[in-house]
Amino acid sequence: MITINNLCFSYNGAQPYILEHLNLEIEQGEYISIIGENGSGKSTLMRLLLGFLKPTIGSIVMNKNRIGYVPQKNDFSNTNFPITVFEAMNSYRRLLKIKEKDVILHSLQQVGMSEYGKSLMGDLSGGQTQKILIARALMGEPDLLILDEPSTGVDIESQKEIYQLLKRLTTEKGKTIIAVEHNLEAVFHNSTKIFHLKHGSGHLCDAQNYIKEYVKNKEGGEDDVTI
Ligand SMILES: Nc1ncnc2c1ncn2[C@@H]1O[C@H](COP(=O)(O)OP(=O)(O)OP(=O)(O)O)[C@@H](O)[C@H]1O
Repeated sequence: MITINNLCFSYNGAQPYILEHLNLEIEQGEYISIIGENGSGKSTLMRLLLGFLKPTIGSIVMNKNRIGYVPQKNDFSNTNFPITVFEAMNSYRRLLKIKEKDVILHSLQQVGMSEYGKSLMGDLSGGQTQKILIARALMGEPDLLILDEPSTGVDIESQKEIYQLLKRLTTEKGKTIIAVEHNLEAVFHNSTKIFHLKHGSGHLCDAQNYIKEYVKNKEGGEDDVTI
């Protein structure tokens, strides 16, 4: 579904590159977590996948191009600018040029938030806001969902619900998920594959193998896979 070939990137053409000679193949229906230390280039890779940035060298080829983006919670819920869930969803529907208003209810149902259309965004909890952001991204029926740290500012119970929802979207709807993550537990429990960025480089690992390596290194006192 996505092929990254020899991708190198720096913001102003300066050397060394932030991302160096990355190669990866992502199949439809996979759940990929991108992990790495602060400043390792996770957000940069995400911006490249979203098409906001262009590779300095190499290419990113997608054979399906409907992408839903779930940003970190932002001033979307700013209480100084009161807006209901329905209004927020409706303005995004217009942006996506979707004619049918039914898509709003359908997307809210998918995230279990159909009762909240009239609620003010500013009154929602962190977890509820995150679900609305996911519902908003689902309106365009994306093949690929890209999420930026979906558990940030979300309580533990809602985190569980959100990750269950994301997993269901891959197993039941065949969507591909790529999430930039700091939440190691979520990474281990939900991903099919893990991409660990380190010194501008990395490769896609099967999640189970990665966990075994992680435990082995921890037991050996190595700090090699901390994120
Ligand atoms: N717009 C920009 N212009 C120039 N350099 C940038 C820009 N954005 C990020 N960088 C630099 O690129 C490098 C990678 O940053 P990036 O934000 O992609 O890392 P990250 O892994 O997402 O970090 P974090 O976990 O802290 O969010 C850092 O050295 C950062 O300072």
